[in-house]
Amino acid sequence: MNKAPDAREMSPQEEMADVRRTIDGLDDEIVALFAKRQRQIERAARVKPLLGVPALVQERVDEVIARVLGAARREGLSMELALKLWSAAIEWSIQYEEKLMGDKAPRSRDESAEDGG
Ligand SMILES: C=C(O[C@@H]1C=C(C(=O)O)C=C[C@H]1O)C(=O)O
Repeated sequence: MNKAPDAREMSPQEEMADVRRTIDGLDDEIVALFAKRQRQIERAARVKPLLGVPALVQERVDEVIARVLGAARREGLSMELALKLWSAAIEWSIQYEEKLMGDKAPRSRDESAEDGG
């Protein structure tokens, strides 16, 4: 592809500044998306007590991780990074749900099994 007539190569300094500007813009978008995700965790914390569903639903955690790893592979994102990021986000989200639900939090199936049901 031909470059625009006034286009010129960036100096390494200009290119590094451009890299950092681009990262800052992407980080703002990622923060906005994670904030939207957090709003959905807050919805889950409101509805789960009505359904008797605990904060931790392991089958759903496994499904989310599998979906994200598939998306990471398709998009060229390191699967190692995706696994670290989503494992941390999901672990935090479960603790946050538990905190928001407080006394209304249904106990997980594992905990109920420990005292015989
Ligand atoms: C949002 C939920 O609660 C937890 C948080 C999840 C997440 O952050 O994606 C996934 C599974 C849950 O244990 C859910 O059960 O769907």
